[in-house]
Amino acid sequence: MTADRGAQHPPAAGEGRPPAGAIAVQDRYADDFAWCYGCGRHNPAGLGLKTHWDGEGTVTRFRPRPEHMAVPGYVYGGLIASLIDCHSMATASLALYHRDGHRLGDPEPVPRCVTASLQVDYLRPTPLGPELVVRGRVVELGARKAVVESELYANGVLCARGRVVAVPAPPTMTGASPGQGEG
Ligand SMILES: CCCCCCCCCCCCCC(=O)SCCNC(=O)CCNC(=O)[C@H](O)C(C)(C)COP(=O)(O)OP(=O)(O)OC[C@H]1O[C@@H](n2cnc3c(N)ncnc32)[C@H](O)[C@@H]1OP(=O)(O)O
Repeated sequence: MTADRGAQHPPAAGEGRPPAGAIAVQDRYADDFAWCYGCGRHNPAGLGLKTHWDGEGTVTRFRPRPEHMAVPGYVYGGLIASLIDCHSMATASLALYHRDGHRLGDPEPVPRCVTASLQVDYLRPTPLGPELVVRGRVVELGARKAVVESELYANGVLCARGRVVAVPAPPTMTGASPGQGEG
């Protein structure tokens, strides 16, 4: 990991924010699959993560709040894992959607993936304060899984990297309402 020390995110087209009203992957998940704590649009207590396609790849932006602290000044690693997880699931879902010939904005819902494996390398402490930017790419897209590598930046500095295995959510996982499964 020595080669990563001080790594800066390369300037790239699409570095700017999505235009107002741009559709996020999470806006197009089916209702039954839109409750995730990290990125479910129906979960008012969640993080509300939104992942966009910027022409080159996927990007998710999130500014941690003070309660997301590990120690004063730095972000809690579990939050970083959540950002990488939901961003990577959205990246895998969008890759499947694109493979099926769709583009965001089409009426068909974006397929949902479930996390089979989440591996995170914390390369350096992540400062609490700046907006975090996660970028991802699909490195393997098979019949039964997608493997996504995501990188998390603060102030343009690479702080964490994830490798995530995403599996299309089996149909049997649909239909649970909030509260079901408790107790
Ligand atoms: C709580 C869960 C609710 C989910 C609700 C759904 C909505 C989504 C919400 C999302 C919210 C956001 C996200 C969350 O928070 S999701 C919450 C956290 N995730 C879970 O709870 C998932 C629990 N696990 C499972 O249900 C099953 O194990 C799954 C469905 C993941 C796979 O089942 P199964 O094993 O029967 O599938 P398969 O045999 O057809 O394998 C398919 C391919 O995957 C490969 N593979 C499998 N496992 C691993 C692994 N550990 N490492 C590496 N690779 C693995 C496997 O080799 C094969 O590849 P290939 O050999 O073809 O190349």
